[in-house]
Order: sequence, then C-alpha cells, then structure tokens
Amino acid sequence: MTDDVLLVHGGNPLEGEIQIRGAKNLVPKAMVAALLGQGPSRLRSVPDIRDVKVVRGLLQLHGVTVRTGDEEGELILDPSHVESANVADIDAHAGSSRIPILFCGPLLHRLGHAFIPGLGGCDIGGRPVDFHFEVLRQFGATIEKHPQGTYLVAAQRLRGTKIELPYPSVGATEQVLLTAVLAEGVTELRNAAIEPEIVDLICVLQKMGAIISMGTDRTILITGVDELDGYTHRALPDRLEAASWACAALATKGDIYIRGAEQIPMMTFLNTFRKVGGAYEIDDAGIRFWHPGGELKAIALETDVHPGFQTDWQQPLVVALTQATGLSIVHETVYESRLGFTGALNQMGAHIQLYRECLGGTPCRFGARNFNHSAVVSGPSKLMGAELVIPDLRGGFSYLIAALAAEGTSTVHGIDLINRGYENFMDKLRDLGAHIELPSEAEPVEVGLTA
Ligand SMILES: CC(=O)N[C@H]1[C@@H](OP(=O)(O)OP(=O)(O)OC[C@H]2O[C@@H](n3ccc(=O)[nH]c3=O)[C@H](O)[C@@H]2O)O[C@H](CO)[C@@H](O)[C@@H]1O
Ligand SMILES: C=C(OP(=O)(O)O)C(=O)O
Repeated sequence: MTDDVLLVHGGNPLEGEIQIRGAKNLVPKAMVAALLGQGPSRLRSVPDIRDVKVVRGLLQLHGVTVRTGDEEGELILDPSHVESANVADIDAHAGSSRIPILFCGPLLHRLGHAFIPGLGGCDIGGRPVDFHFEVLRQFGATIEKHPQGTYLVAAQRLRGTKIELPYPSVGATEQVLLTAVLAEGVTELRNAAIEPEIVDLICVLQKMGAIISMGTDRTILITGVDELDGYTHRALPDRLEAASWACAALATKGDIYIRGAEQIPMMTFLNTFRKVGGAYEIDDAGIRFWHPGGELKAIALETDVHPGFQTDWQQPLVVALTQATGLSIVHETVYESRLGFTGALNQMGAHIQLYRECLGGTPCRFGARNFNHSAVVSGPSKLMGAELVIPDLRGGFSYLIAALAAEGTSTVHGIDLINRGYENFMDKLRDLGAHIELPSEAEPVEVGLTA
C-alpha cells in the first residue's frame, strides 16, 4: 500500500503554470456517444485519468476499437464491430465508475439488450439511479435487476416520450439525451440539468446528426433520427479541476496560471472566488488565480445545479474558507453526505461545525431528513500536518490542499483515488513547487497530529 501514500510537506505557496484538458464529466460520456454512430468518432483533449481508462475498457469489451490519434490526447473510437462483441467479462467492471449506466440507451438501440454492472463513483450520498430506470421504462425498455447488475431489453425500437425529472439530475439528463436521439419520434424533457458538460454532450450529438433544441426553462426537445454518424470534437476543459487548483492557490497564498481554463463555464465560481477575496485575471489562453494578500473574507454559500455553485467545487473551497476571517456558511443541496470530509480538516486545526438544518436560507431536499449537510466554518485557522485518509475524489484533492497549506508534514493515504479525475496531479504539484514525496523517496520524517 505504500505506493498509495504521499508525504506532503506544507507551508509553501503553490506558484507557476499548469495545463488542464478535457472535462472528466464530459469525456467519458462523449466516448459512450461514439457507440451511437455508424462510423468512427474522434475525441480530442482527452485527459489521462482513470475514469477514461475504465470507459475505454468497457467500450473495447463491447467491440469498440479505441486507438490514439496523431494529436496528444486524441482518441479514435470505431463502433463497427459492436454487434459481434463478447461481453462475458463485464463483471470485472463492477464498481468502477458512474458511466456504465449511460451505456443503456446506446446498447438498447444497437443490440436490443444491455447488461449494466454495479456502479461506482464517489461515496457522497446514496446516489440512486431510479430516475434513469424510470425514463428508460418510459422509452419502452424492460428492466430486470440482478445481484450482479441490471439487465435491460428493448423488444422494439424505443419511442420518444414526455419526461419530467423530479430533480435536474446530470446523469438522468444524459441518459435521456443518449437514448432519445435514436428513438422514434419526439422526446420532451422537462426539468433537465443544463451543466456545461451537458451542453457539450449535446454539441457532440448534434455533430453526429441529432436534432436537439434547448429551451430557456430547463426543457430539452429531441427529435429522434434513424441513424447517426461519428463525430470530431474537442472536449470542453475541466472547470472542476480548474477550480480545485484555484482553491489551492488561495489556500496556500499562491499564484497559479491555469492554461485551458475558460470563463463562461466558471462564471459562478469566479464570482465566489472574488467574494472570498481571491484575485483572478482572464486571457485568451487561460485564467490566473492568486491570493492578493490581506485577509480572506467569510461568505455564505449554497451549492446547486447549474448555473448555481457546482457541488464539486464545494470541497476544495471549504479548505480555502478555513483561512477566511469570520464565519462562513456552506449549505450543500446536491448531495446529502458531502461534508464528512471536514472531520479530518478539524483534526488539522480547522473549526468546522456540521448541522442537519438547511443553513443559509433556501430549504432543500435534505432539510427534514437528518443529514449533516450544512457547515459553519470559523476562521482563520492555523492548519497542522496530519495523517489523512482520502474519502472521495474532491475530498482527496481538498486534503492535498489542506496539507499544502498546513505547517509540517502530512501523510496522505489513498492518493490513487485522485487519479480518477485529476490528470498527472503529482507532476503538476511538483511543477508548482509543492514539497511532496512518495514514502520510498523520503528521509524519515516527523509526522504531525494523527487522525
Ligand atoms: C460523472 C459525473 O458527471 N458526475 C457528476 C454528476 O453526477 P451524477 O450524474 O451522478 O449526479 P446527479 O446530477 O444525477 O445527482 C444529483 C442528485 O440527484 C439525485 N438522483 C440522481 C439520479 C437518480 O436517478 N436519482 C436521484 O435521486 C442524486 O442522489 C443527487 O442527490 O453530476 C453531479 C452534480 O453536478 C456531479 O457532482 C458529479 O461530478
Ligand atoms: C462526484 C464526482 O464524480 P462521480 O460522479 O464520478 O463520482 C466528482 O467528480 O466530484
């Protein structure tokens, strides 16, 4: 297990430049969309992260040929042989990521049946997939649950339908898009999620020949077509990774230029970053984020679906808020259990109190349900190195930020989880001047507070 441990010697500002590539929350889905095409697709700016490897493996198992193109980060996906694939080994992919659920529509269209292994993804709430199965039933699929996964059948071509999601779920919206594009007739989706990654997936599907229009009121209309072709597409940059590095700059009093970061998908984050007292500068190629000196300011923050403050930004920002003066309030309204990571920050010296109530104004789905989903962060706190065990992807990156901002050395266990969504994060940390070591490289060190 020592390979999965990182020693972080904190106390130095992160400074320099890093490059981000395609979004973790778009790229695997665009790869799945390639299954819908008659011909090969070409996806550019694909990051080297584990979720991409998982989907690549699953596509290959389903007969899709996946090879790298001439450009760095380019994948060519050819679905010509899907019909003759042997998926006997699919169980090996159980628990690997959330993406297998999105294979349903494309496989039902191509083969008339699909087997979906158990899902993985971050442990930040119950993460049910009831909306997915309900919409697939509405399209005409039948669904059987088995201990190893879910088996779906479409006895005939799936039919367009009218759907209203109970909540604007990102995954369920993508499920509808990937299914409706080849269904017979028109699908009207109400209360859809409209995250930038979804809009980019719509762009991919439109390039393939789909007819999709977005209304102003979370309504999406999809007119099914008989056939789709391959696409050529450059994935939108990872705004979640960009925000994570921006929070690292703020918490460590650093200065990071993020090449590839874009303003429009980050507008809400940029406003919050400025309210906290962070500085940024946008140019054609990226965004520079830095701590301008002086005190950071406490804020009230509520996570929400787009265009609200994205939940995946919450954990890294909370680390920066431990350095702000006063009481910050954070109300997590997207996942019921996304604040558990704060316990370890308290062991490092932070003062974060969790509440079951909806603090900050708007009542949410979790208010009356006994979940610790609001936090009061009291700062500024001096953080000390600690022994940390990574709980989930963003929580893991947040622990790295905290360890880098802390005095002394932290031992961070479970760092491999970060590879799921952050490309080459250790190289990037080193490029930014972080003092990190794998235990095999380290002199014996004195570890700070223990967890
Ligand atoms: C791979 C990927 O893109 N992951 C992102 C995606 O996750 P994911 O697509 O899984 O998230 P959803 O938007 O579906 O989930 C939002 C909320 O809806 C609930 N829900 C969802 C589906 C369902 O069938 N039933 C149900 O109750 C969830 O429990 C959660 O409370 O969007 C989230 C919200 O922006 C992000 O945090 C994740 O990074
Ligand atoms: C929650 C996340 O991802 P996933 O849905 O893949 O678990 C995330 O990216 O922070």
